[in-house]
Amino acid sequence: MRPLDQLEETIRQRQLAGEADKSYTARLLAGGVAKIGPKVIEEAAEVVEAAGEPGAAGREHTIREAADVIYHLMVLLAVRDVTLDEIEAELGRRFGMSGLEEKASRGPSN
Ligand SMILES: N=c1c2ncn([C@@H]3O[C@H](COP(=O)(O)OP(=O)(O)OP(=O)(O)O)[C@@H](O)[C@H]3O)c2ncn1[C@@H]1O[C@H](COP(=O)(O)O)[C@@H](O)[C@H]1O
Repeated sequence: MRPLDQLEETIRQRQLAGEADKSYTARLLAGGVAKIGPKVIEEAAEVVEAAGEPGAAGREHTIREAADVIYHLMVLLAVRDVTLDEIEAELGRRFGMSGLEEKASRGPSN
């Protein structure tokens, strides 16, 4: 199983088991979008900062911060019952369409 799939499965288990006293994931889940949303924003800012750091140390820091972003984003997605398969399907749908075409095809509010 890919680590991303394994992580999705772990998050799903935490959703079922609760146990916010023992699990950071369960604690986040219990707080819903209001709790996880700011963490995603915080971690996103940290990966951008890390990506600006020079050299191999900055690169390694970027990897760690990116993992934090992905973990917190996956917890956020779990709250809305959105799966990795659905994200992959959405990304797959975009193949063959340039980013600029996609932008032009959007409505005014997206
Ligand atoms: N991948 C992760 C993961 N990445 C980051 N984190 C946690 O995310 C937190 C982010 O760091 P911060 O310094 O911003 O957090 P903090 O200040 O402690 O947290 P806040 O009080 O600000 O919310 C840290 O506590 C990290 O341990 C993670 N916690 C869990 N996982 C995965 O989820 C699994 C289940 O974890 P539990 O649910 O805790 O058992 C783990 O085995 C991992 O595979």
